[in-house]
Amino acid sequence: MTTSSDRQPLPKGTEIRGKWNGKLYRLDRLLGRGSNGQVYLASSSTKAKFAVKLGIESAELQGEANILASLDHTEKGRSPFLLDVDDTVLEGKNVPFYVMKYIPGIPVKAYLRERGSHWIGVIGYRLLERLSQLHEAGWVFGDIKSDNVLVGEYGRVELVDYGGASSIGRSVRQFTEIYDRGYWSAGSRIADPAYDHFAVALLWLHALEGKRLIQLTKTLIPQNRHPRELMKIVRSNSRLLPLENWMEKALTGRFENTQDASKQWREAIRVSQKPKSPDDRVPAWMAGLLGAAIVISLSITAIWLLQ
Ligand SMILES: Nc1ncnc2c1ncn2[C@@H]1O[C@H](COP(=O)(O)OP(=O)(O)OP(=O)(O)O)[C@@H](O)[C@H]1O
Repeated sequence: MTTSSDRQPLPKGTEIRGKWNGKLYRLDRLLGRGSNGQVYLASSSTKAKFAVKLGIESAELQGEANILASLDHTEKGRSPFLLDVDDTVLEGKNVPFYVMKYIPGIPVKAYLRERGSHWIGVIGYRLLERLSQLHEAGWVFGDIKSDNVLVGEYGRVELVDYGGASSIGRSVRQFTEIYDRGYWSAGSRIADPAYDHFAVALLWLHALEGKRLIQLTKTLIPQNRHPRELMKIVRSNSRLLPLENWMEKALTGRFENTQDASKQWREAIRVSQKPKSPDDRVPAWMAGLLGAAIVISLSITAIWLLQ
């Protein structure tokens, strides 16, 4: 059997033309590969950028495209994600593909490593706000993991791989074992917003304590996989400790809804950033100096501009 990972990436500049819609796309580079296809950055004659997923199994790919179409339909307020669905012929073979909005950005784990873990506050809030829209439209994302949460400039967050989304109340279609609440004996695999809250908590554990998390999965026997084991890691990490309450609620499914999870996240971040002891506070004389420096620099800029 051929899987997408067996396939060599197509060379830069490969052109694919849709058999039915006739649109032409020029492949630029491989963005990533999944179990049932490869995703390329591509451009059209207008130079606009797209993400094109070329599949192996047309039924699988069609299923993903149907979900994307249905999401675009239920979430009318945002720009469409699915842009084209077609077949092409490559090396004499029929290859199904679909075209999506291109999401620039890097996986959240890499972003926090490069820019610093203090970005967790903003990124977490934006992720929960995006999930809240999705949940209100009746969908659960399901496969939340670092590769599917892309972060762009200034901590802008977008989800990719909506092909794994499930309607609320159905079985979760696609998940990654270590992010799955069923794996951690913390609930079922029936899609509800709490399923995504749990995976968001695992996202932070994976991003900030990846090694210990993986080690835990290797050493715990299945009967002992439990949120309390995850909470031990949370309590021993200085960035996660102030979010202890939030993490516990996410791991045990105790938020009323995603708006509640988002509100409580914001509050936990706000409290964690408050100076705790008098020693942490900026002394009045230093604040005064800083204020004076800002006034002076603003005045200098104003004078310079008016010259
Ligand atoms: N619209 C997009 N814009 C930018 N990058 C994308 C886009 N869609 C997918 N990618 C990149 O391609 C990778 C592969 O995407 P794909 O949808 O095949 O899913 P996957 O989650 O990696 O695999 P699987 O669905 O088999 O678990 C993603 O992890 C992401 O890095």
